[in-house]
Amino acid sequence: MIVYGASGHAKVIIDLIDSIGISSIDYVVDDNPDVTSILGYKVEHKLSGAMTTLDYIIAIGNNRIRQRLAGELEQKPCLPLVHPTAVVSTHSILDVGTVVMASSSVNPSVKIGKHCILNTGSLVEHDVELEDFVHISPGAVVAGNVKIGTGTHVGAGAVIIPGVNIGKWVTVGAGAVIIKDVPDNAVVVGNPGRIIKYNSNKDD
Ligand SMILES: CC(=O)SCCNC(=O)CCNC(=O)[C@H](O)C(C)(C)COP(=O)(O)OP(=O)(O)OC[C@H]1O[C@@H](n2cnc3c(N)ncnc32)[C@H](O)[C@@H]1OP(=O)(O)O
Repeated sequence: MIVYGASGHAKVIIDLIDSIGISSIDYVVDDNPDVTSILGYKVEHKLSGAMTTLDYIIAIGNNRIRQRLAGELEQKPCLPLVHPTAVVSTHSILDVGTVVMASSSVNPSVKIGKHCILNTGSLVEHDVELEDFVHISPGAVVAGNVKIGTGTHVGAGAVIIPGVNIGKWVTVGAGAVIIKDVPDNAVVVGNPGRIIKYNSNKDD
């Protein structure tokens, strides 16, 4: 497997893969020439022919960059990666390239798209639907029947109450409590959540 990215988020993904114990990291690739190693793995800066047959995980936390890279790569994304301490219902579906970090839970009848991140200690309740490239940050709680659109980032410790629809490319601030629907691109903070601005469609 190729791990794309050698940042802090990549450390957590490499640790997850090592925890599964399948020792399947062949290469770590990052375009920053200053980064030469990560958690004992050498970092490559260019793709070679041998790499093009391997499946990959994108270990980059930024949702837009993850989406762009997934569109560019011709190899196959890996199957979902689930930390051994995470609990994922056998009645839920995770799509390719998605990672479920340590101590997270996914309850039944959940549908999670491609290249999502369910970060450490997050909780995704029954009947939730997450589209592609969503990031649920550490400790966030997504209650039952919530829907979250493509590319949305739910900040650390945020809570989304049951049945709420959250649009695409939304940012939910750390610690926010979301009690009603949120439109596309909104940035919402506080308890109860209020819109403070709208995201542009840049990488950062
Ligand atoms: C493993 C990991 O680390 S995963 C990473 C997890 N990351 C996160 O959880 C980060 C989530 N990000 C945030 O909460 C950010 O503060 C954002 C995205 C909501 C806003 O960031 P910015 O766009 O830089 O906004 P900025 O800092 O200028 O704040 C704008 C206003 O919102 C307020 N605000 C910002 N964040 C929050 C928040 N989480 N809760 C309440 N108010 C907030 C600020 O106090 C400020 O208010 P003011 O205008 O009255 O002074």
